[in-house]
Amino acid sequence: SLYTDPSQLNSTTYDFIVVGAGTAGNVIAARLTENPSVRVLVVEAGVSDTGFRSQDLQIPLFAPRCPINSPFDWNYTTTPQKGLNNQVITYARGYVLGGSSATNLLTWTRGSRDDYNRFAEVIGDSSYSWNNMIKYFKKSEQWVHPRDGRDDSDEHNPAVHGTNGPVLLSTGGVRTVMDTRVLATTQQLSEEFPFNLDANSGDILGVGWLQSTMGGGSRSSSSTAYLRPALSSRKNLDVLIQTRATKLIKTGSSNGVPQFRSLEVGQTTSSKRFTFTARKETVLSAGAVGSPQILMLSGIGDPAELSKVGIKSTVSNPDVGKNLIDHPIVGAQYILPNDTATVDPITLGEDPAGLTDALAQWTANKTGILSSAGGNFIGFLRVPGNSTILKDGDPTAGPGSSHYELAWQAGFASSSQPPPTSGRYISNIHVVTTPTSRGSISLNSSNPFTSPIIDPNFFDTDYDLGVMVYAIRSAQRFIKAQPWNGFILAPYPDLAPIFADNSTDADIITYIRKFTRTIHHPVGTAAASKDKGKGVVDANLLVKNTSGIRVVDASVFPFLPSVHPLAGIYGIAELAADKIKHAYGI
Ligand SMILES: Cc1cc2nc3c(=O)[nH]c(=O)nc-3n(C[C@H](O)[C@H](O)[C@H](O)COP(=O)(O)OP(=O)(O)OC[C@H]3O[C@@H](n4cnc5c(N)ncnc54)[C@H](O)[C@@H]3O)c2cc1C
Repeated sequence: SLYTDPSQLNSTTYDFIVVGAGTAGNVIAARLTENPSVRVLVVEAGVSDTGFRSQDLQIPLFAPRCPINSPFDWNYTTTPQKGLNNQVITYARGYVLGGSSATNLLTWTRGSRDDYNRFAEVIGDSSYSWNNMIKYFKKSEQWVHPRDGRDDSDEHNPAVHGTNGPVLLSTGGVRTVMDTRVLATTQQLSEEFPFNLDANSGDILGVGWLQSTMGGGSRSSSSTAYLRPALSSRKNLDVLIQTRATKLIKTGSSNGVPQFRSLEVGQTTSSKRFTFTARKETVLSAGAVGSPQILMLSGIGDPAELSKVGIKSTVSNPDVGKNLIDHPIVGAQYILPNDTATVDPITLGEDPAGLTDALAQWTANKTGILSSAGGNFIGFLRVPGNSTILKDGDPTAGPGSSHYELAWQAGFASSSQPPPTSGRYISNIHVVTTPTSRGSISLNSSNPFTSPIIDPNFFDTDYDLGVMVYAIRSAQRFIKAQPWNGFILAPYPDLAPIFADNSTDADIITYIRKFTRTIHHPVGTAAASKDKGKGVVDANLLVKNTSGIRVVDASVFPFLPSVHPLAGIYGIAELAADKIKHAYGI
């Protein structure tokens, strides 16, 4: 059942406790409760995904509403970012059933073969290799056709996709005015931008149709796909929302290491605390910010840092909260003639009647412009091998991984500029996909209701900045190609200095430092490692030098896959669920 108050639960002991009903947590909860004799409690800090404003979570085009000043988000901010002129930036994380899978921008990219083969190498376990992970990727997903009913056979390769997994997946709900131009550019500039039928085949390089977590015109989240179906049909699953895990409690020792069998939870700073006990183990799936925070609140971390906030160390591990890796993103926008069909009249608020009509259409049959995520193409690309950007070596996992991403939106899109109130636009984004900067999550206070200190440390390295400059120049080559002639009126005013043919690297760097934000892909803060003195979890994702705690979420990734991480997190959660079942013979 679903509970909103810890005092309502009939039981304080479960086989497993899962902390966080997010992307990974819901996979674990749903897979473990397939066995009716296994009792699972899920504790989620955030709110329900039904009721108040739930259309914002469901409607693909409304996705950008979810993370900004939102009841569905933790509304975190970062430390001043020295690489961004000391700006403090927002740092979105889902605070709702489904976690960030319920609030994100729906992009579905697994990563490259090389990305996963490097995981297997660093973690010391071949189950993380591409050849093994492919079965978990397929297990998590179900290809469905785009909502407008068009033939999508030239938009993906069905052979690489799952057909009956929980997460629904499709290409965009409607075609856009950009589509034929993007496709023509991949033909005319095929050397730099080759067409790739399906980047989820393990071969990510090139430009192809964007695949998104939506089916039947609505978002598919880990809640709609995994948690809700389990909750409505199983008696062995309890979900407690609006309740925060405040710390793990040491309950003894096992095989010479501290054992943590109990979890303390609470609803506000001053509210009563409750304790739940896991007969087998607690799985932390609180995400790349939440999981290291809970470990540190429990005394598992760098003893010197913990003592600064008055926490006594129980397990010394200086790597907890370190190795934060995130993707920096910067956008570019172009002005179009006012009669061009883009999503702007609806998203910029210029056409309230059009929005009312679109909502009526979506409510009636889940079709129309709202069933689209706004863009239909994405590309993963590499800088040339002889570029000076790579003078200190190539940090990618291998020649099949990307240095940068370009993607296109049929409308105004920016996470750093105030949106205009009228006009028609297209946008493209640039992302450094294999960044070498490393940041951290650390505690501000021993109070679990105080936000941790989040420092993604963007552009700490010349390489990251160099790749972003290269990505911007590459995107300009794309948009200045012949298929776009006569389509664009002008670059957006902020972009004008770098759109000019004689723009300098300094002009581009000025733009980057002013407008770069996060694309919300933090990983690595409780990284898996085969090395004894390194990382936070082992190959089975068990917290090193402890008993009774596993971490399954974005924190355990030792590197970012050189794409968006969501599909990879689902895949690794499916693998982890199998590992847990195997460990307990369930
Ligand atoms: C705005 C946004 C856009 C994004 N766009 C994309 C995209 O298009 N494609 C893509 O691949 N990736 C995208 N991402 C990233 C992707 O969604 C995340 O990497 C992924 O969902 C993280 O999964 P997770 O299981 O690690 O954490 P989450 O899904 O964030 O789940 C963690 C859960 O734990 C809960 N929690 C945290 N602390 C506690 C606590 N103390 N007690 C109880 N519960 C707690 C949280 O409320 C949350 O529900 C985006 C992320 C955001 C925020």
